Amino acid sequence: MASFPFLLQAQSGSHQVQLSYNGQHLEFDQPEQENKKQSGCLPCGPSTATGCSIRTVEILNITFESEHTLVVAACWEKHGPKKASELELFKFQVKDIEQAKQWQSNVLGHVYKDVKQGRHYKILVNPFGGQGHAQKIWQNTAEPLFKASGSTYDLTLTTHRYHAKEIAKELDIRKYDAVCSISGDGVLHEVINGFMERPDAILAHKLPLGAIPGGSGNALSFSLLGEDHGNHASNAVLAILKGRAMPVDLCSVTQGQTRTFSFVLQSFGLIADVDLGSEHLRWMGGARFTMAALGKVLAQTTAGCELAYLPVETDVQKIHAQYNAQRAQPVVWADQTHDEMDEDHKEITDVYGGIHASLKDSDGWVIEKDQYATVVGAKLPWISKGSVTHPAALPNDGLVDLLIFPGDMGRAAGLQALIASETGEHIHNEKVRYLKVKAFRVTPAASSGYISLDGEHTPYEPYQVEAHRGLISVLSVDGRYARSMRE
Ligand SMILES: Nc1ncnc2c1ncn2[C@@H]1O[C@H](COP(=O)(O)OP(=O)(O)OP(=O)(O)O)[C@@H](O)[C@H]1O
Repeated sequence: MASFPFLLQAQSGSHQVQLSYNGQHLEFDQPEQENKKQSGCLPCGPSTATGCSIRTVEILNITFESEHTLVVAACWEKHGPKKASELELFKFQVKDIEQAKQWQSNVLGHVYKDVKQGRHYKILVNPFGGQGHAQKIWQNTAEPLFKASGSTYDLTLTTHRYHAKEIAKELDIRKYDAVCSISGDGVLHEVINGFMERPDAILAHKLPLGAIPGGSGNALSFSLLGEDHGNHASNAVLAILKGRAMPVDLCSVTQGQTRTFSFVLQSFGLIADVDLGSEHLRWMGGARFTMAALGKVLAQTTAGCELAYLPVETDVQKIHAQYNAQRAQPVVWADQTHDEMDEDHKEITDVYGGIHASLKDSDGWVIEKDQYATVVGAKLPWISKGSVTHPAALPNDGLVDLLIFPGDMGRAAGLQALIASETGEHIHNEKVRYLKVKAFRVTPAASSGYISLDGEHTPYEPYQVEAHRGLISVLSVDGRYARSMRE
């Protein structure tokens, strides 16, 4: 077994270079001339060369273009850590082919030690998501990365509402390693609910999901990649190509005679109005949510309901401390949890019985009736760019984060909270309530208004939400959501 660093002597143009892989980075000098074309490397010498340092996670593939031409494909932070990563193909001439092949095998063996190389993906592109750029994102950014990594895929452009759900219901799950969407969260919501309608639902949910931002909100993508990268398709594709399956909770939502599964949010009041009542502002992209929310806060819109919840923690300081403690724990991957889970989950049963069950005192329900600006349960910290509404949300704590803005909040506190939600600090506003709950139920007082499940319209009728631990998985490099609360 070779030991680090793995070294290879090669030529780049007319210059002799050394490729050195130390287990964390691949480092090499780029001659000045090459640099003019490939401008991301950092100067390391007085005049002739600059040093490139590519992280392991950024290395997609190493191939031979011809017998003596080695190509390193990387999706890397060429323009700095806050900018979108970019695909680059570094080409080198090698003399000793056997040595180069050995080096290639050593490096790729390490780069892909935890992740299968050359996965096969089902990809769903919603041409009408967000501002309608999904197809361009596929052609210009995503497809070249999938190809460069040696992955294969089946692509479907969704042609109508529920198309993704129909596909998920019929998908030959054994053929694929993951299902990915270029869209907003609506397409993945459909995939999840399509899987749920299969007789082999538990098995289908073992297929990890991947999110490439192409919608308006892109909550999952922001939650995985954070504020700086949530809109960067290349970073999202990198997480799909190099990520592992992270277990993620799913909420069962019962309403009337239906049961729907939600992975983003369940909103009532202001946030539902903003989500569903701002379609006419779609041309604004993600800014449509901010504009609509501002209008609602200034108008002091409220909605009445009976709210019942099963509290686990109601003290924001403790929630904050638990968030930090959880982040200090080692990451757990789905291949470690899904088998355990199978024992408990032959069927997905709602422990608290759903919307038609009586609220048992012995379960510890807290019940209140009031006017609220908004009541929003969520499993993701971000709902869109600049909206970290549920900053303490964790992928697999088995709990729903419940955000409550009271009806008598007032314009000033409402505006403060809205501004602070850009960074998640609103939960420390004294008028805002933020709870960790096992389940909650909303019974609207009025007969009409908006309720949104993962951004999808749902009837204005009572609904109950309950979290199910680690039922699905999402491809992630870090195994956690981006940091959404300060340390
Ligand atoms: N070809 C299509 N024509 C019309 N609707 C479609 C089509 N393909 C998908 N849809 C529907 O579009 C809805 C919204 O999709 P998606 O979530 O991708 O975008 P978005 O709403 O802009 O983004 P976000 O959910 O992030 O706000 C989904 O409910 C989906 O069923």
